[in-house]
Amino acid sequence: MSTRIAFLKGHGTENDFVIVPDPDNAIDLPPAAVAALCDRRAGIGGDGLLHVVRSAAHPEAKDMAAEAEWFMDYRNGDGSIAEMCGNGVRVFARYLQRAGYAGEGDLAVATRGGVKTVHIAKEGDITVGMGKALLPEGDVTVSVGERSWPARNVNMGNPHAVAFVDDLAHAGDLYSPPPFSPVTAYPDGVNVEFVIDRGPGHVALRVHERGSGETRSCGTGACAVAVATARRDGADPTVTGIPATYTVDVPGGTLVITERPDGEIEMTGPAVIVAEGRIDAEWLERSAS
Ligand SMILES: N[C@@H](CCC[C@H](N)C(=O)O)C(=O)O
Repeated sequence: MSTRIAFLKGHGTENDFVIVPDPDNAIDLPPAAVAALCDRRAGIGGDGLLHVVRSAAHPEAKDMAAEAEWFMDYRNGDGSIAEMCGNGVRVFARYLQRAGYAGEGDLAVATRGGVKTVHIAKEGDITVGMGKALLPEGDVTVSVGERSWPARNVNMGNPHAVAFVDDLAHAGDLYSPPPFSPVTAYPDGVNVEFVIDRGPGHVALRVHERGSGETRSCGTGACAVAVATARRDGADPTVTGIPATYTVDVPGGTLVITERPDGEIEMTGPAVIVAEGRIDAEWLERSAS
């Protein structure tokens, strides 16, 4: 009988994750193992993987251990590392709640993008404080086929290029990353959001995620879109003192984003655990070699 590794599967607005609880950071998860687990045909399947580790046990998080007991070691579906995942951190919190590691109320979670505060309700949606957006200056252009659009550069811990389009279908099949220029704009790659208006304070997006391809939702992307839309609409809560709230429809559901006068961005949306099981450790080792 080979060794088994526990996993769960969860999603937030259909941005789905393999969850690997590993409090002591004892499981080796090289990029090839993560990609094998996230493979939708030969593995479990997911846009990304949430490695659940105690901050004190992870070299990238031990400095945050005094503030946050748990570290979200997030990986993209291709095995690459990203700084932050907005849907992931809600699902991460839902797992901690289910496992009895967290109760209702506020929970600090360490991420590569810093410590985030997640508010866990008994059931229903979860709200997370995503921190402040950075809006680096500089013109960026995103293209798909013959069409191109100016894009707003928004950093939510991870990089985003937000393009307002007339029709979400203009984003095409999104099988490959949309080219951007200048090519030096995003040395580490970028998540690209295509956005249309649906009404006052209401937009819809499609997204191509760095390291995952087109996904049904991106939480950091929805926050980037809310901020880019606010600035396009002439709203800046940090100047006016008036909070700006946007409803952001994604292919997998709806997220509600508020930018507050202090620049803090709050995101509210669902977080669901759908399954749990065991991974064959020998298969995983073979997949990674
Ligand atoms: N789906 C995530 C974002 C995950 C990271 C992203 N692909 C990147 O490489 O920056 C979200 O919900 O924010």
